[in-house]
Parts: sequence; structure tokens; C-alpha cells
Amino acid sequence: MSSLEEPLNLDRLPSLSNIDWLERFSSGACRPIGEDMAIGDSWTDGRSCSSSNSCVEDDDEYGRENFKWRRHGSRNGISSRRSKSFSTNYRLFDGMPKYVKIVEVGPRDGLQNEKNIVPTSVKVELVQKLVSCGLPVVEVTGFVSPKWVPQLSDAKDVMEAVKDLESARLPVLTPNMKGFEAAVAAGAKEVAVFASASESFSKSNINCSIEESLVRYRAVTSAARKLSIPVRGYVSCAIGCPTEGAISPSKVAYVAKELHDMGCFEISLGDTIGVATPGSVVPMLEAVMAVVPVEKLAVHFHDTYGQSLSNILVSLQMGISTVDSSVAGLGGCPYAKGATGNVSTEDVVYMLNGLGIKTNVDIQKLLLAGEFISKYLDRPSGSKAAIALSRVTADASKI
Ligand SMILES: CC(C)(COP(=O)([O-])OP(=O)([O-])OC[C@H]1O[C@@H](n2cnc3c(N)ncnc32)[C@H](O)[C@@H]1OP(=O)([O-])[O-])[C@@H](O)C(=O)NCCC(=O)NCCSC(=O)C[C@@](C)(O)CC(=O)[O-]
Repeated sequence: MSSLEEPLNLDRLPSLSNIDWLERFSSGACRPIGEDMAIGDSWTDGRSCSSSNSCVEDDDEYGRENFKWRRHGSRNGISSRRSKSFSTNYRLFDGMPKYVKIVEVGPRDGLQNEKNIVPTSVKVELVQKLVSCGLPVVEVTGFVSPKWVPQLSDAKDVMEAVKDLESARLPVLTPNMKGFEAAVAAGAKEVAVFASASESFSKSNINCSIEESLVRYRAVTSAARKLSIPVRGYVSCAIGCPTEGAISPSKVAYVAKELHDMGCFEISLGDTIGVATPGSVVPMLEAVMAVVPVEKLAVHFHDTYGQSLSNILVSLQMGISTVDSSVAGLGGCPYAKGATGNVSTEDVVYMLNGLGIKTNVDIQKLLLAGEFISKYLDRPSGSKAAIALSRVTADASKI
């Protein structure tokens, strides 16, 4: 038996019925009887909850026995008793998106960092499972140099195997024209370029200066435009660099604007080494939002210091509505030693459900995808929500 199976009860993942029970914790949704509110349905836009399976009459203290905090009411002040609630007073949820697009980066950002190379068939199955969760975007692989990142040397085979999957966009990383051409030949319909806000990280990651990388990426975006292929842009080291330390928000804004100006439809701001806190995220986003429209921005947090969810929350409060994450918290960067995985997709979905923000992700299928890859890698999931949900469900199944 693997070390995974026993403590995590991975063989006893939630069934549909007890997932529904669990959703009462994660969705926080006040569900009026008779209304078809699924996980993630929003309560922030004025739904009353005078009667529901998760609200006690009009009492705004939810789960009084277990939860000591007061629930917030709707922005529209549906309940007068809620009108004095925390969020109404402080407008914490004003400006938050009703839908968040999750960009799943596990198969690329996650598996590029595995010591043992994951077989192509496992990667393909993982992508298939992730697409079936309802994730709108799954970054599949990277057409990077196999000498630099041997973990992704099967990029062509992976892309060819998944290229016809429908219902999700399937971008791939392309560091230069060689990668772009190979990606297109393998069937990629969307690509991503990745610059850095740190000069030394640019050198160690893609073996060129920031300016040289921008020249390469202009060639890629120009070629992509001719083929109507959308290009996403990443800015790595948007908060800190493994060698340079703190990175100034103005440098991040500069690279983000360059990528935007050359035609990237979306710019993902990457805390590559996972050192961000809300205290550093806010000034960085302020600087970038001054030069790139907020609807074109995404955030990409690694969870080295356990700050990712708070960083995402503050980003949402600032109007960001695209979040990168990685199933089971896979990930890291081979050129950023010590950096751990991305924030886990399960944790992000759990939090967004709790905020009543839609993602259209089926959390049960997501748990199964996370279980699949964690079992293959023979280690526990990096998602706290996935571990907790599997435990709670196991307990619930005994009730
Ligand atoms: C950019 C290069 C290629 C420059 O690498 P280089 O060695 O400077 O390239 P070169 O042009 O001198 O070529 C050297 C050899 O590589 C080949 N080559 C050249 N290009 C390619 C290609 N596209 N695909 C396959 N092969 C390629 C080329 O053909 C040649 O082969 P040889 O003649 O020696 O047999 C290399 O440094 C590289 O591949 N780097 C990628 C590193 C990487 O993938 N890092 C992880 C990305 S994660 C990240 O950046 C952060 C992010 C995005 O996740 C966001 C965040 O977390 O914050």
C-alpha cells in the first residue's frame, strides 16, 4: 500500500450525495428551497435566504455551534438584520467578480518540476480528467528545450494526443519561434510566452536578457497573429527573484505592458518563488493595472509560504478575475530552487465556492483528478481542501 492511501482515504473519495453535504461548508451558499443553486452559485447579488438547508431562518450566524464568525449579508441589504454585517460595513466584496476563470497549469507548471519523468500516457490522462472537470483552460505542456527541461520532452506527443479535446482551451508554453512552430505543428491552438521581471531569472530560465526575450516574443506574437493563434504572456518573478530579492512593481509593470502591447491577450503575473503576501501583491497590481487593463490580467501564485489564497483574495478584491492554479498543488520551477508548487486548484475552487463566485468546475471530478496524479506520484496531495474533503467525506460516510 502506498503511503498515500491509508491516511488520506483516497479510495473513499466523496460520492455525489455527500459532496452535496460538503458543499454546505464550501459554498457558504444560502440556498432557498426550490431554487436550483449549484455549488458556486452566488449569494452576493441579492438572493434572500429566509429558508434554506444551510441557513437557520434569518439568523445571520451560521452554524452557530461550530462557526463563531458572523455571516455577511447581500450587498443589496436583503435582510435588515444583515445590514450591519461585516462585509456590508466594510464593502469587502464590492468589485469582486461573479465568475472566475481558472487556468489549470498542473500538467505543465506542475509536471515540469518532477524529478522522475512522468510517462506521456499519465500526462494525457491527467489533461483529459482536468478538461472533464469543466476547467475552461488547461495548460498542457511546454515546447521548450528538452536539454533544459527534459520533463517536457514529450510535448509533441502530449499535444497530439489531446489536441481534439473540446470544451477547454489547451495552451502550451513557447519560449521562441522554434517552440512556436513545433507547437503549431503538433496542433496547439493557443500558446504562452514567458518573460521575467528579473534580469537574472530571465538569464537562468531562458538564457537571455529581458530585452532579448521581448524581441523573441514579438516574433512569436507576430507569427501567431497571422495564424489567429491567441498568445498569453507570463511575467515571472513578479514579486521576488531567487537571486535579486524583491522586484520593483515598476519593472513588473514594464514587462507586462510590453507583452500586452505586442498582442498578448492576457498577462499572468507570476510569483514564481511564492514569496508574495497581500502587502506586496497590492502595490504590484496597482502598478500593473495602471498600464494594462485589469480584465487582461491573471494572477499566478506559488504557495511556498502558504500565502496564495490570501493573495488571490486581495487580487479578486482589486478586480482580477483570472486565477492560475495547479491540481493537487503540483509545481515549482526548475530554475527557482526551493519554490514549491502552485496554489492548488482544489483550494482555489473551495474558496471561490465559499465566496459564491462561479467557476463551473465540478469539484468532485477535480478531487478525482488530484487523486489520480497524487497516487501516480506516490505522495499526498498538496491541496488542503482535497485532504480535508476526503477525510470529512470518509467520516460522513460512517454517519
Ligand atoms: C529558451 C531556451 C530554448 C533557450 O535555450 P538555449 O540553449 O539558449 O537555446 P539555443 O537557441 O542556443 O539552442 C540550443 C539548443 O536547444 C534547441 N532549442 C532551442 N529552442 C528550442 C525549443 N523551443 N524546443 C526544443 N529545442 C529547442 C536548439 O535547437 C539547440 O539544439 P542543438 O542544436 O544544441 O541540438 C531554453 O532556455 C529553454 O527551453 N528554457 C525553458 C525553461 C523553462 O521551461 N522553464 C520553466 C518555465 S516556468 C516559468 O518560466 C515561470 C512560469 C511561466 O511558470 C510563471 C511562474 O511560475 O511565475
